[in-house]
Amino acid sequence: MKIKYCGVKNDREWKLVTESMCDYVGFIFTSKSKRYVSPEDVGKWAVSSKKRVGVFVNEQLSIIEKVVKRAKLDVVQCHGEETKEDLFRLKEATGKDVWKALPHDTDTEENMILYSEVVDGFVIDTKVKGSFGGTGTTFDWSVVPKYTNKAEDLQKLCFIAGGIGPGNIEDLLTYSPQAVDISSGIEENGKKTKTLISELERKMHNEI
Ligand SMILES: O=C(O)c1ccccc1N[C@@H]1O[C@H](COP(=O)(O)O)[C@@H](O)[C@H]1O
Repeated sequence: MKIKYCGVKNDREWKLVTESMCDYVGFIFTSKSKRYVSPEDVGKWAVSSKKRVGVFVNEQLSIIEKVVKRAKLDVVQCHGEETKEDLFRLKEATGKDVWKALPHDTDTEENMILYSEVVDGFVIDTKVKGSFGGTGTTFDWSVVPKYTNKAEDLQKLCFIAGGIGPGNIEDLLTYSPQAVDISSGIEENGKKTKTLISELERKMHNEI
């Protein structure tokens, strides 16, 4: 199972995740988020075995292109209302893997098929009115196998996101997700903590 820790904002958190079991580290590049980090700061952190994912919400292509270079990103995650055409242009321009975040809803599977022509992966997140992500809210995980199977049919990665943490990871693992994306669940008072990361990884390790 692949693990992504998202919303890393400073040197301390970067060090914590580089020492963790995660495969991907995510950075939030929308200034509206409390987890915003500058591309210049991310660019200062040495490239490692962890793939670097930039999270954007309805951002202009020219800006994403600059951030990809400055922050040395491997993957662009679009977490807004970007169209299939936007993502096609983005992939052409950056040459990077592109993931589309989709809210869990009645049309999610339909959207997976639609976007599958242009993206490399999906992040299925909880739908919360007035917010694009990082809400710490879960959805009904009984649908996880349906999303995972669909992504496998389409030969794409499929992350499950939204409110995952040490307190509920064992429950989620019973639905065999292919990959998990975690932000608030490893934070205490808005800061990533070693205690929560270790507890989460211990529980994941017992189950994998
Ligand atoms: O974290 C944010 O502030 C954020 C802002 C805008 C779009 C996405 C954001 N975070 C992503 O949301 C999911 C779930 O996060 P959580 O575990 O529920 O806190 C994850 O992909 C975050 O990267």
